[in-house]
Amino acid sequence: MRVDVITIFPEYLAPLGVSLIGKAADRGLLDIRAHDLRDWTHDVHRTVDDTPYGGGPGMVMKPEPWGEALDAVLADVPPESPELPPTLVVPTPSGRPFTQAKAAQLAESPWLIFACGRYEGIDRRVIDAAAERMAVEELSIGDYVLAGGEVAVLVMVEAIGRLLPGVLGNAESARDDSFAAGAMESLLEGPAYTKPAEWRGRTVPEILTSGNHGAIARWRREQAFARTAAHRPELLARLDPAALDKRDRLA
Ligand SMILES: Oc1ccccc1-c1ccno1
Repeated sequence: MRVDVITIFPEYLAPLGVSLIGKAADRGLLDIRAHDLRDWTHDVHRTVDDTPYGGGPGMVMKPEPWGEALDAVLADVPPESPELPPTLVVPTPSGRPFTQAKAAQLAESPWLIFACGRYEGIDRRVIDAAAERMAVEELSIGDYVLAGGEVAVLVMVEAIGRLLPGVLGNAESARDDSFAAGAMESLLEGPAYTKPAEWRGRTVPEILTSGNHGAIARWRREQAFARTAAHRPELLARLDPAALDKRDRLA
């Protein structure tokens, strides 16, 4: 997967060169390129924003640099995606929710371009013009406001990248993640334990050392239901009865 990120703070994306995603990039599973929006400005101050039409607080990102930046990125077509245009992902507090299902959907795309807005956002005409030549996804990572889209890109690239074939080892299968499609969809993961068997007088639930894998799986599902009921009860209403295995129906 090719990932282009356009931002006024390319250094903000340095964490993408570390750990899981960094190793995936080193192995050629991801080709991540950060672009400085200011490279497409032409004034001495490298201006990327201006006051909003209609008045109001803050500044809006000017369309000209964005248009030229997207033109340049689109002109550098990756060989693995010669026919298919990229998907433009625009992190924004006013977007649709970025969910595990959306991460899985975007993980199918060979080429993603992320547009990191700052200030009061990007001039709307940039998004409207882009939508005439590629798919556009305006996505929010949560109900709060950030200073810019870079943090949201770090979240999205990690959530998407870990789903790519070969990125997670078998031991880290994404299948059992919270929100993963299938049996865990809409359920939170339950508690996890490791050695030592006793720590500061606290022991590990006996079921986990019983060797009874069927009973362990049932216990973990019960724990997932309990945790979901406690922390995110609204998710239980979304549970697809078909995703429940017969044991759950008896639980
Ligand atoms: O608050 C933001 C500012 C800029 C770009 C994105 C965001 C955001 C907030 C939540 N999800 O995305």
